[in-house]
Amino acid sequence: MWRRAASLSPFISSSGSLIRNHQTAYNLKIWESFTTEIPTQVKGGKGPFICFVLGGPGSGKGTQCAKIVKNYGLTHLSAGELLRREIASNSEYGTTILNTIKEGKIVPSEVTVSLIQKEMESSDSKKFLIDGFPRSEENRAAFERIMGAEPDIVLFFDCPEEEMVNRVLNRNEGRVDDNIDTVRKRLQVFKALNLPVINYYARRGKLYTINAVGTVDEIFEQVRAVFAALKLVTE
Ligand SMILES: Nc1ncnc2c1ncn2[C@@H]1O[C@H](COP(=O)(O)OP(=O)(O)OP(=O)(O)O)[C@@H](O)[C@H]1O
Ligand SMILES: Nc1ccn([C@H]2C[C@H](O)[C@@H](COP(=O)(O)O)O2)c(=O)n1
Ligand SMILES: [Mg+2]
Repeated sequence: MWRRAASLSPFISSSGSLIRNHQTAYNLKIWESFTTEIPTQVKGGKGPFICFVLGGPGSGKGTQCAKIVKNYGLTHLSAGELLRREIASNSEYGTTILNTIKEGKIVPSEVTVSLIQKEMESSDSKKFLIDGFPRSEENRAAFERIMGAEPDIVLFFDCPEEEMVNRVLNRNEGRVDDNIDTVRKRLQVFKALNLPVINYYARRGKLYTINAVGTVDEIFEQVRAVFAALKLVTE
């Protein structure tokens, strides 16, 4: 069973210094509210530890999640990956999902949450890293309603748009949405629908903003600081 042994300050900034608020790449004030409490879990603290991983397209969520898994053993669930798997399996929703992804839009929340739910419920893991979710307020509300749970913490990979576009266009993984037209649409959707969710978690004192510019290892050092402060330990 997993427990958190120490409280975590949400004041870890992109530079590693302790600050109360700062300017992000989006010229958006992200307020990191003060708390000395460990974020509490719903269901009387009996549910799994949940970390949501947010950031624009190409900000490095998947890359950093792989390192978190390696170092801290969380179970990685990528919402985008689950949706791509659904397309590949020719499920009843496959065509709708494919068209939505090509348009850079967001798949209906019930579909995405049910895929996440299936993975979580069939896993023995007690600590999940949910990557690319929630992408909208609708996603967030659906997760809370269907799963009856909230994240313990939320990581936000804060990256300038130009850098995100360069990374996506150089990704070379054959994704249908890795082209300039779709990336532009995804960025618009990110700003309109995902930034409000990020700010919501900032107001709740759950957000940890990571400066996503730098080498993969430099960025991971900031992530490490968050997990080190959490001191997740196995009983
Ligand atoms: N710090 C970095 N510097 C340069 N390139 C990087 C860095 N981190 C990741 N990349 C590369 O950028 C591309 C996008 O990274 P990644 O797939 O992790 O982003 P993502 O946030 O998961 O994107 P998406 O939301 O589109 O799935 C990949 O090709 C990855 O290898
Ligand atoms: N919560 C989500 C997550 C992803 N999608 C769709 C739309 C995204 O552009 C695409 C790829 O996701 P990524 O791999 O970049 O995380 O999948 C969604 O609709 N809802
Ligand atoms: Mg990804």
